[in-house]
Amino acid sequence: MRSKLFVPCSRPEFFAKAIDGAADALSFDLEDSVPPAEKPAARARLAAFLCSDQAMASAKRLIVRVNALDTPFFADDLAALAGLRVDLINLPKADTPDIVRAAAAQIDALPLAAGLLVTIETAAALADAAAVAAAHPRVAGLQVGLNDLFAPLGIDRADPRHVHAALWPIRLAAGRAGCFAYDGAWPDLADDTGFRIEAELARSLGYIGKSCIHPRQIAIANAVFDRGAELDRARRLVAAATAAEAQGKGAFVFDGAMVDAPAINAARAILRRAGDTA
Ligand SMILES: CC(C)(COP(=O)(O)OP(=O)(O)OC[C@H]1O[C@@H](n2cnc3c(N)ncnc32)[C@H](O)[C@@H]1OP(=O)(O)O)[C@@H](O)C(=O)NCCC(=O)NCCSC(=O)C[C@H](O)C(=O)O
Ligand SMILES: [Mg+2]
Repeated sequence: MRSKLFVPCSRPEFFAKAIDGAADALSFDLEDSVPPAEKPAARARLAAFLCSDQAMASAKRLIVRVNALDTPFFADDLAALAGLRVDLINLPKADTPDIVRAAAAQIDALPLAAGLLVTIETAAALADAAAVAAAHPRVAGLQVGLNDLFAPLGIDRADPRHVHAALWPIRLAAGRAGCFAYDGAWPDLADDTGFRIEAELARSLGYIGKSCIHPRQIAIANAVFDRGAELDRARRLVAAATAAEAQGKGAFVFDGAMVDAPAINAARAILRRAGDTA
């Protein structure tokens, strides 16, 4: 899931283009990009699209961002998804573990196999990110939401130190809970360089992909989060570790650097995540 394109459900003309495009995942949005009066029609359009042959046959991960639990829209959003193919439900404004558990309980009551992608986008959620990540087995990932997080606090997103300060605890919280961390959206459509800088920072922290709000951002995310070289290195390292072990060595030199158990375990974890048993 190197890239994930947000698709407002009030813009049905985007749907076909999005499903035919290059994003690894689509995040159909019922939240902030859909005005309140449009929500019922947006839900109905989304439900119809998710039943279509195009959506059912798609190899993309299909995600739906619902409205927050404390809004009058949440229950209707979930009800519209019952029985449909949804891989992840993106839960915004999930400030506490109790909110995650309450949302998960409502999903449990429906025929809906989706996991939860929880957006950390308030000071409260950031402060409690580890507990939020561990709140329920449905939580598959944490996503950062820097627009909502920074705006009310007057934090300048142009300063990468501030972005790093937010991404770091979310990555640790996700890692501790055994789920993935996912980067948020970059709003300046004309600034590909800004998008890339944030994506590279997230990648270097172990995030698995970045949210896109426009098709032009997808190729950058796919390139930054491409795992080809990392997988290749992990395969070579595990093979070298097996050979070293046969010689009774736990530490050895690989590509000019000493490696031992932590690096070998990390390489094995990369292969496991990729479904690679080599
Ligand atoms: C940002 C947009 C409103 C721009 O829309 P528009 O001006 O209509 O785009 P273009 O004319 O440049 O479109 C060019 C072609 O690309 C297609 N297109 C554009 N956007 C999308 C899309 N999102 N999905 C699929 N296809 C798209 C157009 O149809 C054109 O195609 P063609 O005619 O064939 O050339 C718009 O891009 C948009 O609405 N983006 C998503 C907005 C959104 O979902 N926002 C919510 C997520 S942001 C977030 O989550 C922040 C977070 O919560 C936080 O707190 O940080
Ligand atoms: Mg937000």
